[in-house]
Amino acid sequence: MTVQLEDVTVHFGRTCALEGFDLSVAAGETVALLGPSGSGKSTALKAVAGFVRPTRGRIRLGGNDVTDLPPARRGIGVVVQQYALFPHLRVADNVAFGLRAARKPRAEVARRVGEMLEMVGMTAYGRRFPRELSGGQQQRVAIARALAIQPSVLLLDEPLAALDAQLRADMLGELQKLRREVPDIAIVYVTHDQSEALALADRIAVMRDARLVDIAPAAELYAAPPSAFTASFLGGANLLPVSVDDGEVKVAGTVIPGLKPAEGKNLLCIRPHAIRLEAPGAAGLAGRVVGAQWRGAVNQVTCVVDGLADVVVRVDVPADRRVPELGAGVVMVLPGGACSLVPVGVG
Ligand SMILES: Nc1ncnc2c1ncn2[C@@H]1O[C@H](COP(=O)(O)OP(=O)(O)OP(=O)(O)O)[C@@H](O)[C@H]1O
Repeated sequence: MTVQLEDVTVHFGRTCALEGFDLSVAAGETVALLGPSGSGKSTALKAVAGFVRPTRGRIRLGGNDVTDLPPARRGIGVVVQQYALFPHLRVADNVAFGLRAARKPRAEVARRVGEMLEMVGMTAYGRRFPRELSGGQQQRVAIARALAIQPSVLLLDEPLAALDAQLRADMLGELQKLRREVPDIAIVYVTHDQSEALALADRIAVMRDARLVDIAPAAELYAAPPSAFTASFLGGANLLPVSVDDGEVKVAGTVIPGLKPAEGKNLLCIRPHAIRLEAPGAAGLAGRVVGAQWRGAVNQVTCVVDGLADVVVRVDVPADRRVPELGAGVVMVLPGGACSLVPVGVG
């Protein structure tokens, strides 16, 4: 079922939590709302669920205006960060809750609960209480409960935030599986974790200060970010000031070969993994190393560029390559094909 937010604005007293927000999620599509803390992601999701009332704008599900309907009548599955299982109910009864509330026949409830527990790999845990489960197991039950009512819309608000790295990876796998098994479901997934958004979403909506900044297919946003904010928020791109001289783009006076100038005032955007470090004398941006952090598969080396004050460039050096020493002179090679220009000040 399609989810549409049309020009939705939400105020809490004097705080504007969401401003003129437009979003349309198709049946079978997953859209991630990604943005820093306080940017309005949860508010957008709560407006769809019916937990907050828009000050302005309309919410439509499958084309029907549900702005004035209470949450229970919207037929939506919701999973929030703090699993919120009923502590006094066993796992199976938690999953059955929505079905019983809808007065489904007993046999159907039992069958559906069985199917859902199997889907999330929790069949053996039906008689346990939530307190007898790990965080990841509780979260899986929460997802089973949300899906038991066969919602055509699933809203997930930071569903993996409380889990450790291993469990998060497992749950991401479960969610990907769920998308294959329930192909028509529309999913809105709130997160501030870009790796979750990239792994799950067909499209990513980047939010900042109660507004939508950019929305596009995940791969497109990553490869060619339309704004400086999205470039740095998604994938931590480097943003460098440029000058244009005689049809050539330059950083600190050095030509970036293969990069064509664009209209307006721009910054050069390049991902840390796309920059190569060479010894002084090579063709590229001269500078020196000011820091290095080991990140497992890569060392993230930070460099300053000669002639550019206040700009630090992050370079991912694969773990099997030598990391230049702190203070060493280096040349940063920026392949033109890995560079793009993003407008200054947009987003
Ligand atoms: N019930 C509320 N009453 C008052 N202000 C609120 C309420 N809920 C949210 N806000 C404010 O609205 C703004 C947006 O909040 P929201 O929870 O939507 O952000 P978020 O992007 O989901 O953040 P986070 O990632 O931290 O959960 C924030 O400034 C927040 O303080």
